[in-house]
Formats: sequence, structure tokens, C-alpha cells
Amino acid sequence: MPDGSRTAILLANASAAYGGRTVLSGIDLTVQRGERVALMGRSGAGKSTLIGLIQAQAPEKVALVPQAAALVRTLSVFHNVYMGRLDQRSTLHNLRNLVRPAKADIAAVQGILDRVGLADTLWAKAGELSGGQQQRVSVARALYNGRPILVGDEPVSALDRQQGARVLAEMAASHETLILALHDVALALAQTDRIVVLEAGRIVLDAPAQALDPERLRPFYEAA
Ligand SMILES: Nc1ncnc2c1ncn2[C@@H]1O[C@H](COP(=O)(O)OP(=O)(O)OP(=O)(O)O)[C@@H](O)[C@H]1O
Repeated sequence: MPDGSRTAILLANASAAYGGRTVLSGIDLTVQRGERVALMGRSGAGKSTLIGLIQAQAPEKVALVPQAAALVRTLSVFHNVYMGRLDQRSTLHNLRNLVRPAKADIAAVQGILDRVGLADTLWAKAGELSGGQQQRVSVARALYNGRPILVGDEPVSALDRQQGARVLAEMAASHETLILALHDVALALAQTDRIVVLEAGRIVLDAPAQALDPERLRPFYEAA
């Protein structure tokens, strides 16, 4: 992909299999820089697998919010968020920060935590937070990482709709492109501009959010 291209992600006839069983096939997906895309579909449709393919295509450009928060439970929230930029700092700086965090880094991490409603948790152990708080620490780590494409696998699933909308807005403010697996239809329609629906490993709908409503998406969630 040439630098300066408007294309953020390009998958052409992509497929994926586990142990010889194909779970994604014929995937054609081009995401332009600046788009906010919701990946939707029933459990098992292939959203997480597709997210893996998307991340593998441009790992240096992707800040990932994985489905399970993947935090180091015994470390502080500060350290878990700081990990988002480990590869952007020297080993010496990182080691020093483990023991005695630099003021500028503390301020930067605190600023991100304020934005996701976690202002008072900086030195709490990540493992002692609620599930919704841990999910926001995972989002904060991606925001701090700052790469242009934020890819999230159900990044607000543990939050109520209002909190979820607020956190999605913070993602949109920090990252040029969003690609998010979401199960909340109302949230997806309100907070993204394109809906891609997967069914049994294939894309069965790819349309602007503005052209859709919950009724149109219902068949993809009703019991098969
Ligand atoms: N590590 C794995 N090994 C074997 N099969 C897997 C593995 N991960 C996923 N699968 C299978 O691949 C298919 C797609 O799974 P995937 O997790 O991508 O779906 P999903 O849409 O993200 O589901 P959910 O919404 O429940 O997370 C499913 O049939 C699942 O059982």
C-alpha cells in the first residue's frame, strides 16, 4: 500500500482457518482512513478472527483493544496504560519507569484516564478493578499508544450505553480510523459510519450506518 494512500486496511478474498476448518472466506474489505466501522454479527460469525486478520495486515499502525482486557493484574493502572508505548521508548526509560515513573509520563497517563472516567485509579492494581474499569484501562492503553487505526474487539461490552458512547467518542477523537466489533446495535448505528455484518464467516452486509436501522439488522441477530 503506497504511503499517503487513503486506504487504511485492504483485505482481498481473505480467508482464515483453525486446524483445517475454514471460518472466514471470500472477505473483501477496504477501509479508508478516517472511517469508523462497526463489525457485527452473531457469536461465532467470525468477528474476532477478522480482527486478527486486520491487525496482522498493519500491526505497526494498529492500537488494539483485545476482547479480554489482557492486563497485568498485579501491576498498577499507570503501568498497564504505560505499556501502550513501551516500544516507543528506550529500554532504560522503561526500566526506570517501572520503579520510579517520570512525572511527564504520570501526567500523560492521568490525562488519558480522566478521559475514560478513571480519574482516581492511577495507582490501583489493575486486578482489583471491576470488569468495566479493567475494560477502560485496556482502552486507555490503546489511546495512549496513539497509533492511527484503533481496532477493538467488543471494547465497550462491559459498559452501559452512555459510558460506551463516551468511550467510543474518545477513541474517535484520538485515532484517525476505528474498526470495532460491537454487539449493541443502537450504539453501532449512532457512533460509527459504516456497518459490516458477518454471518458464518462471510460478509453479508456492508452499508453506511445512515442507511440502516435496528429493524434492518434484526435478521442477523435472530436465532438461526
Ligand atoms: N482458537 C480457535 N481454535 C479453533 N476454532 C476457533 C478458535 N477461535 C475461534 N474459533 C472458531 O472460529 C469461528 C469464529 O470465531 P470468532 O471468535 O472469530 O467469532 P466471533 O464472531 O468473534 O464470536 P464472539 O462474538 O462470540 O466473540 C467460531 O466457529 C469459533 O468456534
